[in-house]
Amino acid sequence: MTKPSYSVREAALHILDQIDKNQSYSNLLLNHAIRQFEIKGPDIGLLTELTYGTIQRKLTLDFYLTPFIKKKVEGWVRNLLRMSLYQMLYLDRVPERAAIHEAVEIAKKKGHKGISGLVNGVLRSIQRQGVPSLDTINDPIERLSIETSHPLWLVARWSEQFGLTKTREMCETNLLPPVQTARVNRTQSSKDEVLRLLAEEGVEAEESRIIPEGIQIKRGNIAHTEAFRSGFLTIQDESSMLVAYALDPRPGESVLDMCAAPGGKTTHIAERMNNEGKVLALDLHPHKIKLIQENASRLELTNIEGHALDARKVQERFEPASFDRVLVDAPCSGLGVLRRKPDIKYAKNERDLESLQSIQLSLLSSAVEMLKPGGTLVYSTCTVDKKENHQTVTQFLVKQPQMKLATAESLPEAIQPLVQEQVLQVFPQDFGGDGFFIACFKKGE
Ligand SMILES: C[S@@+](CC[C@H](N)C(=O)[O-])C[C@H]1O[C@@H](n2cnc3c(N)ncnc32)[C@H](O)[C@@H]1O
Repeated sequence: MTKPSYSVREAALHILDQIDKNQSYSNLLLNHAIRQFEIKGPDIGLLTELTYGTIQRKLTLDFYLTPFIKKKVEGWVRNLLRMSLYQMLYLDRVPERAAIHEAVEIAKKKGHKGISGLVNGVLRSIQRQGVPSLDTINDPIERLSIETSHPLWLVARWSEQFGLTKTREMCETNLLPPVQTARVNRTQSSKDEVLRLLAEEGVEAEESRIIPEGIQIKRGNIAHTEAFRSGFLTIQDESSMLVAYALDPRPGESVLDMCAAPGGKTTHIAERMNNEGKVLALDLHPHKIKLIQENASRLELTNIEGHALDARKVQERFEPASFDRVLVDAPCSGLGVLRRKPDIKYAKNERDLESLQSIQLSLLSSAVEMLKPGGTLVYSTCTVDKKENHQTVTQFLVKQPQMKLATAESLPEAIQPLVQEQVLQVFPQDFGGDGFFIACFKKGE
């Protein structure tokens, strides 16, 4: 059977529809579509831009489309209009007439004549008349929501928690492409050596300004390099790298990582222990433990032991009070990673944020049981929300009087000014890393 041939725009439309129908993550769908439709070379960049750009700007695009759509338009036709308007407004390299022509061709292929006529009519009217002005929106929260395409409830919530200025900076930063960073495995190589090897393979990279073993990728894809295959590198965001610094594990210690898959932080911890001692890595499902094991094996780390287990029951399987350090990198709403996974902002609601806190608190309770007296506990999330972060910490301290907040003095110097009231809330606009939260505690002797 011959495969149906799909253009880049059709593939992008397919992904946008899948996100709407299945609530699947954009990054996973994108990788799958690249393989399924055999997208190659520069077309991968265009597919990524079309998909992420359209999702990132969905609310703004809908605002612009509204006056031009007379009847209800949903499903693939709306996605096609959004994607085409995105190209007309934000992609300089795509001429407007090309974007409109492609849209009409797709509409003809997928629908009937009426639909292609509607798509043609809407896009040509916008080309003639221009989009409506955002100045007609008087309320500042609503304006920010439409202008930066973040749901109204989220902009209102962030403004209440952090103020309108910080919220605006965060929303604007969320529209930028993510910074690509990686971590050098210092048990196998050095930063200079890795930078040299990457340059030989045509990847432009430079030292991180924040993390001693971090590098920033300026051009190229490290996932296909020999340096990556040889286990000298792990792709990881700089904010996420801060967690192993806060935990500060030492060679020979016993460390528990309760929510470990796919193992970005587990392997960082193991590397910082110089592959000596033990890191017990837990996660819910066996297939996720396999990911940790694959990463450990690529990095040649032998001090990691993975188990599929609900970490809230860890004390039933492993010896309580036996770990020097415990990490709870908790399941969270993920609102700090909207540059990488823009679909999250539309998929979450306020109720989700409330229910996450109870899981986070249960995980923290088990963590305390597993910690030796005098041991260190780190709680981290990749979200920006006071309920899941600051308030979880406050509630935890009330329930666990033997735990005391500690200032993570082991955090890199450049980060210290961001620590406030002994916790670290990183905003995406701070230094280009993901939004992240880190709190460090000591258990009483
Ligand atoms: C934020 S992710 C962890 C990312 C990981 N620490 C890393 O750096 O690669 C949270 C993880 O918690 C896991 N998880 C959720 N509930 C859990 C539970 N009750 N016990 C163990 N793991 C859990 C999820 O499967 C998910 O992999």
